[in-house]
Amino acid sequence: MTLFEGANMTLRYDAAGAPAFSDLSLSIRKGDCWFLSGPSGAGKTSLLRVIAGLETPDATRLVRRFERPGFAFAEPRLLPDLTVAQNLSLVRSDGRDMMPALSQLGLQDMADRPAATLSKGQAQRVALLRALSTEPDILLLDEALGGLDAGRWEAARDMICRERKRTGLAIIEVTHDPARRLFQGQSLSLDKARETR
Ligand SMILES: Nc1ncnc2c1ncn2[C@@H]1O[C@H](COP(=O)(O)OP(=O)(O)OP(=O)(O)O)[C@@H](O)[C@H]1O
Repeated sequence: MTLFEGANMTLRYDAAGAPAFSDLSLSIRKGDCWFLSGPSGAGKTSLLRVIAGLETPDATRLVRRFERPGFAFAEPRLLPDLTVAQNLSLVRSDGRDMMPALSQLGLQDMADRPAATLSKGQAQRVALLRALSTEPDILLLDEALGGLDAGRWEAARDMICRERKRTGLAIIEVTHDPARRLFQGQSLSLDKARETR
């Protein structure tokens, strides 16, 4: 099942300026794992924003067939005055106990802490839980796990793997460290806009 299809996409933030990216084509199916690479400024974040529906490019074809994108960024963007539990409650609609998931990511003692008091790596783990809490069809990770040490990164990867097996969500990942790719899936290089498997 195709979740997203964009053909010959070109995105301009400013009609007179250079495009953020041009003539890109990408098709994302349920369960896919895509790795987006390219130098700084090549348009990786912009492409994630297009996939999520936050930007609209010029394109010969543009189809989105999903309901819930989950987005996590390098900058966790939690609500600083709310506790970890409150940040998660804002997006969780199922009422499930959040402690098992917090424990899996080593956050069992953080539930009542204001988000402003967390380290970057702790906040990134909470932001990942928040993104997964919406039961997304597509998970968009923009340098989202860069602050984690090896053990925490593996725990985060295991959780994402389990969710993918459970729900079939597609994962689109941007990271500057190819050694920390979550999955060996498809890749799209934005400097040459070359698709490889
Ligand atoms: N909101 C915006 N308004 C105008 N130009 C923008 C905006 N966001 C990004 N750009 C421009 O679009 C181009 C692509 O930016 P983008 O952030 O998508 O690149 P990136 O590959 O994710 O970079 P990095 O690896 O440094 O995060 C850049 O030239 C950037 O300056």
